[in-house]
Amino acid sequence: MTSEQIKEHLKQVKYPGFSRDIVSFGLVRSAALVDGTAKVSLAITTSDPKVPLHLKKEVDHCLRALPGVKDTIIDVAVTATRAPATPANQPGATAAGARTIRHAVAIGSGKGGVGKSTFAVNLACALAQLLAAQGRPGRVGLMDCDIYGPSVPLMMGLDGRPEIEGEGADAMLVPMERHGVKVMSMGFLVDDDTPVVWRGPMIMKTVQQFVQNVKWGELDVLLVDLPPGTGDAQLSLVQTLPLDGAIIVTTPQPAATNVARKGGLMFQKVNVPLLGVAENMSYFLDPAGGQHEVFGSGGGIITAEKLGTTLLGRVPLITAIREGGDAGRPVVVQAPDSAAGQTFRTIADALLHRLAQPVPPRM
Ligand SMILES: Nc1ncnc2c1ncn2[C@@H]1O[C@H](COP(=O)(O)OP(=O)(O)OP(=O)(O)O)[C@@H](O)[C@H]1O
Repeated sequence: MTSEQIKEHLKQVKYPGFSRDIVSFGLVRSAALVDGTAKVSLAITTSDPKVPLHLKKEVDHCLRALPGVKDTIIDVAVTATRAPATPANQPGATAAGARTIRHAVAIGSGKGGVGKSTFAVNLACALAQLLAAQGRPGRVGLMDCDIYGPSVPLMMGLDGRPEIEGEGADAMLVPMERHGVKVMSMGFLVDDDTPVVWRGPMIMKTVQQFVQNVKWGELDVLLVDLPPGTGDAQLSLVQTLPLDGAIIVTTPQPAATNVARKGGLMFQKVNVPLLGVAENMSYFLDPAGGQHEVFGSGGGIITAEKLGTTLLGRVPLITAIREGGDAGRPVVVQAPDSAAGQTFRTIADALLHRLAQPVPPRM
């Protein structure tokens, strides 16, 4: 029996809590059958001690069902998701492997169109403003991993291609800088006209390379704008990145809470702590006066409660936010003292406080 045949058989073993199998996740390093003994080695990234034990048991069970297998040797190499120092091949690592990004925070949503990128862009600018005021300019990064529709370059008013430093395996992408934020986006690397027909494993490989080869320098916060949804691509990405926390963006319709909750559960399953929920398009701020809850109300707080986290803030639905995004000048830059600008600054402030607190222990 060949290695490929054994791997094909191991596709029956799902990663705990997910519908996807360990082979397509790329966790099976080697597989062989020697004199009736099936030898398999796995490499996984988790800080949950139950996961390697569970996988070992499942793989053993699966292998013993194969004809000719009398015994098994299963080796599981575990890398903790939250190592004290970031490995050298992770974002923000120096050549010596020391971590230069203090906090990497994902911005996710259960589905598209909730304003996740708008939120990420404004939050990044607001964080940059607050940190600059504390004497820490240039310490915020924004990484746009939305391969399906990267909108961060437009929203940040950035065009062109990032410079590359070094050559071959040492080549590093230099982030572009605008509004005090260092930005890297898949949008810088794919042509507008190129149809983005990516399959799961390709996304994983591309984004991994993309993430590992960015010269961020020293950052206090790196925000990672994820592709919308909770599918395999998002899950792979979340497992690949050394995240310190995640924020879920949702809209106020109570009906949106189920899908937003799925987004939150995805992070919890891979032991990324939730830092809070942000509700976008919460109410229409009528220029003639008054507020109208056009999309209903309660979605943000319900989602936060269901996920056991806090509501970081409610962002109004206003033309200035859309216009700021289209013009490459986010509302928090264009009109920092407007209601929307202040909301983003309050959320940024809350996030900085949250990040300064000790991280709750992982499951
Ligand atoms: N609070 C708001 N007020 C007015 N317009 C908004 C607001 N939030 C987002 N928008 C607008 O809604 C549109 C969608 O926003 P955005 O691209 O940020 O969504 P998204 O969730 O990132 O989408 P996807 O995940 O599908 O890429 C944009 O035109 C944006 O300007």
